[in-house]
Amino acid sequence: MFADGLLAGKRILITGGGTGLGAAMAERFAGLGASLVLCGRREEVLRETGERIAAATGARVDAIRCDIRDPADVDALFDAAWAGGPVDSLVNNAGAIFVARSEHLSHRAFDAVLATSLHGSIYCTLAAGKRWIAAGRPGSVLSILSTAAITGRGFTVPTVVSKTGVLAMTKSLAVEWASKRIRLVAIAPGTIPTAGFMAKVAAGREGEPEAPGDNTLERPGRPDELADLATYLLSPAADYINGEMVVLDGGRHLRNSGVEDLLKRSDAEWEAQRARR
Ligand SMILES: CCCCCCC/C=C/C(=O)SCCNC(=O)CCNC(=O)[C@H](O)C(C)(C)COP(=O)(O)OP(=O)(O)OC[C@H]1O[C@@H](n2cnc3c(N)ncnc32)[C@H](O)[C@@H]1OP(=O)(O)O
Ligand SMILES: NC(=O)C1=CN([C@@H]2O[C@H](COP(=O)(O)OP(=O)(O)OC[C@H]3O[C@@H](n4cnc5c(N)ncnc54)[C@H](OP(=O)(O)O)[C@@H]3O)[C@@H](O)[C@H]2O)C=CC1
Repeated sequence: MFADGLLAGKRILITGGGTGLGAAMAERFAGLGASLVLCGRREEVLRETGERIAAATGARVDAIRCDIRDPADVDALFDAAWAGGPVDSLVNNAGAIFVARSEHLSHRAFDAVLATSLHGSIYCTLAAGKRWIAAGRPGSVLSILSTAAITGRGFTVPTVVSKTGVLAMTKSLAVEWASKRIRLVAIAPGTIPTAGFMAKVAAGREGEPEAPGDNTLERPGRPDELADLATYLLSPAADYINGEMVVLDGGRHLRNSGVEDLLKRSDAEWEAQRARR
C-alpha cells in the first residue's frame, strides 16, 4: 500500500508501543524504514515487542520503560530517546479506561484515568515540542483519541474528558506551533478489539458477538487499518493536514456513541461489573 522506505530516516516514539494499537503502529512504521522508541510501564512486554519487530523488519527499536503519569519519567524518556538520535514524531497512544457508572467513580478513579490519558499525553507533547523548538527541528504529534471526543459517551466519562482535552490541545498547538514547523494530528478510532480493550471494556461480555452491529459496516476495526492511517498522517503526504482528528470507526459515531446498550443494563449487571474490577 505504501512505497518501500516511506519512513526511512524517521525516528518515531510511541507511548504504549508494547501492546495493541501501539505495537501495530510500531510494526508498520518499522516495516517502512522508521527507527522506533517504544515506551510503557512493563519492561518485559516492551522488550518482547521490540525484539519481535526488530527481528521481523531489521529496524532499530529502543524499548524504554516509562510511566507517562510522572513528568520526571517523561523527561528521562525523551533524554534517553534523543541520545539515540533526534525524534521526528511522537505518537500519544497510551491511554486508560474504566467502564463504570459515573456516580460510583471516586476522585482517585477519575484521577487514575486522567493521569495517563490527559496529563501523560500533555507531558509527552511538551517534552517533544520543547526539544524540537530548542533544536530548530520540525516534528509531528499524532494522538490516538476517540469518536467520544465528538459525541460524548456515558459510562466512560474520565476517558472521554481526557480524549476531548487532548483534542483541544491538538487544535490549539497546531496553530501555536505551526510557525515552528510542528504539526499535530489525531485519529478517532471506533471499536478495535485489542487485548487491552477486551480486558478493560469487554470484560463480562464474553460470548457476545465480536462484531456488534453498531456501525455502518457491521464489523469492528482492525489494528492494521489504524496503522495504515497513522502511517499516512505521519508521512510527508500529510504535510498539509494540521490540527485535524480523522475518524476511523466504520461510520459508528454517525449512528451512536457505542454505549447505548449499556443504558439497558440492570443494577445487578452493574454490580457484577463493579465486582469484577
Ligand atoms: C462499552 C464502551 C465502548 C467504548 C469503546 C472504548 C474504546 C476505548 C478503549 C480503550 O481505551 S482500550 C485501552 C484500555 N487499556 C487500559 O486501560 C490500560 C491502562 N489502564 C491502567 O493502567 C489501569 O486501568 C489504571 C488506569 C492505571 C488504573 O489502575 P488500577 O485499576 O490498578 O487502579 P487503582 O490504582 O487500583 O485504582 C485507582 C482508583 O480507581 C478505582 N477503580 C479502578 N477500577 C475501577 C472501575 N472499573 N470502576 C470504578 N473505579 C475503579 C479504584 O477503586 C481506585 O479508587 P479508590 O478505590 O482508591 O477510591
Ligand atoms: N482498542 C480500541 O477499541 C480503542 C482504543 N483507543 C485508544 O487507543 C490507545 C491504545 O489502546 P489499546 O491498544 O486498545 O489498549 P492497550 O491496553 O493495549 O494500550 C494501552 C498501552 O498503554 C500503556 N500504558 C498505560 N498506562 C501507561 C502509563 N501510565 N505510562 C506508559 N504507558 C502506559 C500500556 O502499557 P503498560 O501497561 O505496560 O504501561 C499499553 O501498552 C488508547 O489510548 C485507547 O484509549 C481509542 C478508541 C478505541
